[in-house]
Amino acid sequence: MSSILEINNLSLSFGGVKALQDVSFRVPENTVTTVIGPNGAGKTSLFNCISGFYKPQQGTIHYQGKALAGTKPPVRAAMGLARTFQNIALFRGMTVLDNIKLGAHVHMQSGLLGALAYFGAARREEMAVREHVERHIIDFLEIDHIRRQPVASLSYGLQKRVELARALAMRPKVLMLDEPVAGMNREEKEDMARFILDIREEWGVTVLMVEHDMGMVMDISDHIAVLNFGQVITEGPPAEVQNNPEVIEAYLGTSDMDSLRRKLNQEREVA
Ligand SMILES: Nc1ncnc2c1ncn2[C@@H]1O[C@H](COP(=O)(O)OP(=O)(O)OP(=O)(O)O)[C@@H](O)[C@H]1O
Repeated sequence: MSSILEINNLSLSFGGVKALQDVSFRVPENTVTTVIGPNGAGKTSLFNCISGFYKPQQGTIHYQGKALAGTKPPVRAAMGLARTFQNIALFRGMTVLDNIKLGAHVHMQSGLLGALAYFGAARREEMAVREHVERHIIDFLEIDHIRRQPVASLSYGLQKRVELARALAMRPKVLMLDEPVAGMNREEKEDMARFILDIREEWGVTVLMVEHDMGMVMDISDHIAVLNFGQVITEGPPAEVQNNPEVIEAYLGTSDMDSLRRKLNQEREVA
């Protein structure tokens, strides 16, 4: 299977803190790939390097075979790398629809030259595509009934769904989700898991996710990379990762398989 993202030997430090050390892993195309690891392992730092907010001191990131070094975050977004954030980053006073429209904005040209080249037929075509995409996303995520409501008035689970809608409006090839089910109740988690699987299957989008909910991670991931203290300790399919003693030790502080199973079951029950 070909890789849509390739991370090679990435290192990032903040003063004396080594957030990422020689991190290498692949994101196979059209998979749900998940990065797991204990708090502080470097997962968000890795996301920030991929989306261009942090500049690693060493290493390379290739997206569709192209090196991303020096490419600014908005350009990466326009190239098809969209993301959501650990803490919801929406415009709370604006309506759901306006927030989604902002996502589509990454495809609009900016600057005088861009604007000059961008009116007439091309602009009309872009607007038609945007409207079509927005309609499709609203139907797909079942948020038609709230499209005129301000985001601040919505439940947490719905706000997370609107954030997902905005990221989809960027027409991504890789959708990066930072803790998509954190803080959700069981029903909201199940909805989100179903949407993520459909985004991969029906939309052909590769999903790269950071998530702590192990039940969900094991259920919907095709491929998992495990970070610990800024290093990848293993990567592979869920069944393999789940049985790796080093992972169990790092992630749960025990290499006892029975307690891992108990913990996974408990999480499923609580969820
Ligand atoms: N902007 C920053 N300035 C200084 N240190 C940082 C910064 N961002 C991250 N770090 C440090 O880098 C290390 C990795 O943090 P990171 O947030 O990437 O971990 P994480 O795996 O996402 O954790 P969590 O699961 O708690 O979100 C931590 O020691 C953290 O304190």
